Amino acid sequence: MNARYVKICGLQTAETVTATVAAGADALGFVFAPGSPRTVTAETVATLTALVPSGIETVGVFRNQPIAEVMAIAAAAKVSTVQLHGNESLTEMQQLKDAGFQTLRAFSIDAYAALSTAERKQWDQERLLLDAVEPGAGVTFDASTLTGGWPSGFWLLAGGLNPENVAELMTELHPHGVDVSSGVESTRGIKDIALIQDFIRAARG
Ligand SMILES: O=C(O)c1ccccc1NCC(=O)[C@H](O)[C@H](O)COP(=O)(O)O
Repeated sequence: MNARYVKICGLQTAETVTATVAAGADALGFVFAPGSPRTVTAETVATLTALVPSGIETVGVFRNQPIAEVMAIAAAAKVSTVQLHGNESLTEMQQLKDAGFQTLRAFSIDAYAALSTAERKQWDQERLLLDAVEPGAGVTFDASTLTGGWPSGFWLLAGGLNPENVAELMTELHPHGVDVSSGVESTRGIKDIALIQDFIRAARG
């Protein structure tokens, strides 16, 4: 199975941004959530998003930050898309869309599994990302914990992916696309261009 959408997350430098675009990614992620080894400032990201051709999504990644702060950072960084990783509501997703951003909503597999049928129906209207419990930790999740099935709309698989396991997991789980951070790093927080290229090749089949 070929990924229709590949996002490389946690980029921090012009060199890795340029190489990721050249390798054929659909989306590039920049972490604004505090406390990550990948956290970057809006000023830095504004210089990086300027290197990305239109048509490729630039994604600001946030977790439980006030929505006004999210919007201010995303606007200053000039990202096209906001990805939310915390307890943010559907109302906040709509506020972001009204402000002109595309959106991605990340759920840990446990949090998604705990949604009621009615909640799932609502969230499945959004573009979703299903992840391990701790984002950006390079840990795969146990797919068998998801009773009730996979999202019915667009969703990305994340959590512990790497060039070796991405093709097999896509064939098993049938996401629309994939997202990776740790699996394309030489050491925690430091991206490796050869691994990014290998990952995109493997995900595209
Ligand atoms: O990457 C981080 O450090 C991070 C911190 C806080 C919230 C989200 C974060 N990353 C979000 C991503 O989209 C990651 O790519 C995703 O969790 C997969 O990470 P990994 O398992 O390392 O491939």
